[in-house]
Amino acid sequence: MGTKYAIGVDYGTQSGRAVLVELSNGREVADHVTPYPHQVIDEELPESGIKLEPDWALQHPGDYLEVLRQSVPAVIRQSGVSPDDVVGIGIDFTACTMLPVNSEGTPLCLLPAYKSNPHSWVKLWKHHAAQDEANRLNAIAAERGEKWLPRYGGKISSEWMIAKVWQILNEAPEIYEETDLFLEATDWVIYQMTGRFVRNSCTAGYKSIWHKRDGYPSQDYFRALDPRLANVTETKLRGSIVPLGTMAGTLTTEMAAMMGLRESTAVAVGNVDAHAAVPGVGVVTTGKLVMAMGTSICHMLLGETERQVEGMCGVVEDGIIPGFYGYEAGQSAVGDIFEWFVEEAVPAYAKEAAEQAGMGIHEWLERGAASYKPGQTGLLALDWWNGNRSVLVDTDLTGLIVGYSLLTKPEEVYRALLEATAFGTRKIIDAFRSNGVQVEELYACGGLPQKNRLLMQIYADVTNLEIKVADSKQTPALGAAMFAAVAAGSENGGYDSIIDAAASMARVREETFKPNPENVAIYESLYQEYVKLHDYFGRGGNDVMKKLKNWKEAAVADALNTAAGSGI
Ligand SMILES: Nc1ncnc2c1ncn2[C@@H]1O[C@H](COP(=O)(O)OP(=O)(O)O)[C@@H](O)[C@H]1O
Ligand SMILES: O=C(CO)[C@H](O)[C@H](O)COP(=O)(O)O
Repeated sequence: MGTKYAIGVDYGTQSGRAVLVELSNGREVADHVTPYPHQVIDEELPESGIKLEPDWALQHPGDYLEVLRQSVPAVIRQSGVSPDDVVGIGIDFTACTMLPVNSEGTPLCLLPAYKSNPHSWVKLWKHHAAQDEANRLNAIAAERGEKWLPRYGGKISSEWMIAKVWQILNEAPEIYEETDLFLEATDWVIYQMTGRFVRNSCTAGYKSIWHKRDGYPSQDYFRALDPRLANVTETKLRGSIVPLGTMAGTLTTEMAAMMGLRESTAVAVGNVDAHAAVPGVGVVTTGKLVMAMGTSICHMLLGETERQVEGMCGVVEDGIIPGFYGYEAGQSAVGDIFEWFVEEAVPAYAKEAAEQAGMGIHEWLERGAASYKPGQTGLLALDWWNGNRSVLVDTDLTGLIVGYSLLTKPEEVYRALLEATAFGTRKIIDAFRSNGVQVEELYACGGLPQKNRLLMQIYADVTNLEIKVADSKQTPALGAAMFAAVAAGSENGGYDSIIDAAASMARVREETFKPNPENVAIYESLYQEYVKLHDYFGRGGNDVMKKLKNWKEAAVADALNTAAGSGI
């Protein structure tokens, strides 16, 4: 049959990347990154300049097609592989990244009538402005004793689909009315590629409260939220929901021409970035926690039984690998916290010193931070710069650092921030274990393990677990290519199951990060203090973070109204 290939496209928060992979061994032959031209839209809308309120995060759907237009032909060119030998293409995406479309599948934000309305745009996973809706839908679900609620750790996040849909209905009923379908961006891109609309069971299960046997929550539940939502699952969330690895279709004539591929190329149904990463690192059995570490962290784990674990994003049967219960937990900001620090809080002298040393600012701070022992900075931080996804599921929580003095140095704060994110991960591991879900090994993938060795060592020390690191720069894209190989099938040079594909295509590096017993002991004490702060500020001991946020929101809304009134 000759050598066959598949392409995986990973849609991250800031860019999309395509990887062309050899199917027999998982060799990554070529890769290419396309930064999103409109980036994350969190201050004002393109063209109209309409200002956005705090906690908004939008994207431009055209940017996703730009990734296909640029990165797919680029990997074909670089590799010299014939498109005849590319048997499949798959994608993975951030989630829940959702958008409203009309009956032709056109995003409402691309229509002149709606483009000045922020609610017509793609709401990115980290759009956190639907927290009020999330609070109400959780309270009503708890009151009614909805049996699906424990599967989501007792709380649905404002990042997920139903809270975002309800926010649109509340704040822009005209957009809700005009919407034919609310789609995950991953399903929309597949729809554009194939001309066929299908939903994937992964995003439906984790982000839209859908269950393989029970379907969506009942009409009565949605009616209890808001009578206008009673039929939402049969109308705007309708569509067939198919398992991961299913072939959604083949490429349309236009898409094949745009990407330089054959129309016959099999297209796998959409997937989620973190979920695709699990087979991407070769994990197809229980007890191995996969950390997809980048802007945020997603923690993915397979189990043989369905357990209720506090603050999980969800446990979904077959949600990651068929035959297992897939657990997902996460931290809404990790790399994003470090980025905030280097962009907003590092003094000029540190940036100059980094430049003089010929180093990036992250690398300079990492070198400085590595010269401290655990506990030596005198600082302890809570990692809630973008809220808390697990285990508290509360996007209204904010960041905190304790222990500043007049002598505190930027590299000490950097270290405290790295440590805070590791403590957040430890809290999640503890939640799994205390509910009977085993965590025996850690696997890391994503951008951070390649960028920051100190961070990885701190994670090993704080968790007291050895960490294996993916031997791929683009693990989710590799995983997406594996699902593409499954969609193509073994008769075309692909695979019959994702387990077979992972066995041949996934790799981890030989070098691992091993816990240092001396550091483990000190971090154990620091972690106990982290837990006290976590519970005090996160479980109602002191609501100061929420009060501050409310005052801020009121002041911003006031300023926006004043500006609108004066025509500024
Ligand atoms: N040397 C570094 N140490 C720690 N974080 C870094 C470093 N360089 C970049 N970052 C952070 O990595 C994040 C991007 O991660 P990456 O995995 O590449 O992207 P994505 O999350 O979009 O998939 C950014 O938030 C950035 O601040
Ligand atoms: O919640 C998710 C997956 O379920 C998001 O996709 C994720 O948190 C964003 O990923 P990244 O930090 O890699 O951009």
